[in-house]
Order: sequence, then C-alpha cells, then structure tokens
Amino acid sequence: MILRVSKVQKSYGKEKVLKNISFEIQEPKIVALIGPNGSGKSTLLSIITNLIQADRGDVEVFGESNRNPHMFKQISFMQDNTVLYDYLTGYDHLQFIGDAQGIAKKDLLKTAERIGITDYLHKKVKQYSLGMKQHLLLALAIVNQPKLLILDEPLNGLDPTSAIRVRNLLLDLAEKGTTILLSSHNLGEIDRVTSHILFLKDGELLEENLSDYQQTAFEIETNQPDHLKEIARNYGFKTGGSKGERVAIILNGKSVSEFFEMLSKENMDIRDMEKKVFGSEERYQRLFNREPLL
Ligand SMILES: Nc1ncnc2c1ncn2[C@@H]1O[C@H](COP(=O)(O)OP(=O)(O)OP(=O)(O)O)[C@@H](O)[C@H]1O
Repeated sequence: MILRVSKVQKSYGKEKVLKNISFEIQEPKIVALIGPNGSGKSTLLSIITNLIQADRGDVEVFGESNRNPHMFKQISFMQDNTVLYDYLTGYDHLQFIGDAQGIAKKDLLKTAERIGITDYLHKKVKQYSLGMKQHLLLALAIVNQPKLLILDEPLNGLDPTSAIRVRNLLLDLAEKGTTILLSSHNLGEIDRVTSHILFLKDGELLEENLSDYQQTAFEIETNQPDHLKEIARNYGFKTGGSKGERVAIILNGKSVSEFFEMLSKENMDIRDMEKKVFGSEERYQRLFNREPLL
C-alpha cells in the first residue's frame, strides 16, 4: 500500500472544504487531482503530507501514519513558491535539503542539471521568474529520490518547452517506480501523463479511470445536423451534443474507416470536420459546468 486516505474531513469556519475523502493508491503510478479553484486540492495535499491537520480521518503512507517523522525520507511535497527564501540562492535551498538528508554535493548538482536550473543556480531567488521558481521547487522535491512525490500545480507558470520537459521528467520518474500525486489545471498535460484521475467536487472525491470512457469522436459541421445524428445512430455510432450546425459523432468502439464509409455511402454534405479525443477536459466540463460533449 503506497497511500491510504480514510474518511478525511476539513472545515474552515463554517465552510466544509473536504467532506469525507477516502482513496487508495496501491501500486506505483501517476494520479491527478483535479477540481476548480478553491475546491480543496491544496488542503487535501497538505493534509496528506501532514502540514495541516484534518478535523477527522487518517492518512497512511507505506503502511504507516503520515505523522511518523521518518515519512519524510520517502515522500516529497512540492508546494507553491511562497516556501522559497528570496535572499538565498537556488543552490542554498538544495544544500539545505542535502545537509538534512545526507545528499552529496555531486548529487545535488546532478538534480539541478536534470531539471535545467544550472545556469541560475547561484543567483538569489529574488531574481527568479515564476517559471524559474517552479523549476527550483521541482528540483527540491525530487532531490531526495522520494518514493511518493506530491506536486501542487507543478506546471503553473511554465512555458510550453518547460512543460514538456517536466512531463517527460514525471513519466521517467514514474517508469522507475516513483508514485506521483499531482494537482493541475492543465488538463491537456494531465491526459498526456495519466488516465488515473481524482475529481474533487463539492468536498467529495470522484475517482475515475479516463481510459474506461476515453472516446475518439469527429466534430462535424453540416447543414443537416439532425439527419446526420439519426443516420449515425442507425450505424451504431453514438452522438454527442450539438451546437448550431456542429454535431459530435462518437466512434463508440467502431473504426475510423467504418465512420468514413458511412459518410460516403450516405452522401452527407460536410463543411468541416475535426477529430477529437474526449479526455479529462470534456469530463471536467460535464462534471463542473454540465456542458454537453461538444
Ligand atoms: N488557512 C485557511 N483559512 C481559511 N480558509 C482557507 C484556508 N486555506 C484554504 N481555505 C479555503 O479552503 C478552500 C479550499 O482552498 P484550497 O487552497 O485547498 O483550494 P484549491 O483547490 O487548491 O484551489 P486553487 O485551485 O485555487 O489552488 C477555499 O475556499 C479557501 O478559501
């Protein structure tokens, strides 16, 4: 057992932020925690890492209570950049962890190199951009080679090149056996690293494996949207919502060539067509904004 969260509750004043949160991670993988601003993601991650206390409930990491001080040898938490000291350098921060956990200087520098922060490692954090701070935080989180890595919005403020680099780093760590629990609003990136999703909604968790319902669809613009929907259903496709003259046809287990055969047989007037893979973004829209699949 890597992580077990049991019946966790947390309120701030009268606001019940977490109502009764339970979930488990049994084997190494990447798990994403998704929810709107203020839904309680940071609160939950801080409870798991014992930085704040739950009102009720328990957390176990590798079979032991998260209150056990030894836990911090196996688990790392990347929080937001308010934990950095402006007047220290990036290297000072790394050295602090190195001294506390007995990590050699060459390994600190290797981590800096891996994250790509060597060029500004000896500058004061005060001079760092948001993205540079994010990189430093990530370096601090992985430098002790944790078995469980918890990341609160690691992609925040990263340019596309850096986001790709971080994505590859996460996939590489996970492949080597690190379990990663991360929160993010970047659902496109989430889909690229995992299909294991925890949606946090109204203080409760909804655990899903997106691959169970991830679907390929074609969004089509036609002057006969209702007719196209009816035909598609007769051929065994599913149809999503429609907006004006655009209709979503979901493959529903059928092949792309079956889809094109239908279009040519039925001689439909198609003005535009776009292939889509419905993933966490569409699921999010449904759950939180109650919008149809288009
Ligand atoms: N120390 C605190 N005192 C009072 N209320 C708090 C405190 N910390 C968080 N909250 C409230 O708890 C709720 C959840 O906040 P939290 O930061 O966990 O959400 P989040 O999902 O991480 O948000 P975001 O996506 O914006 O980072 C919010 O309504 C917030 O105002």
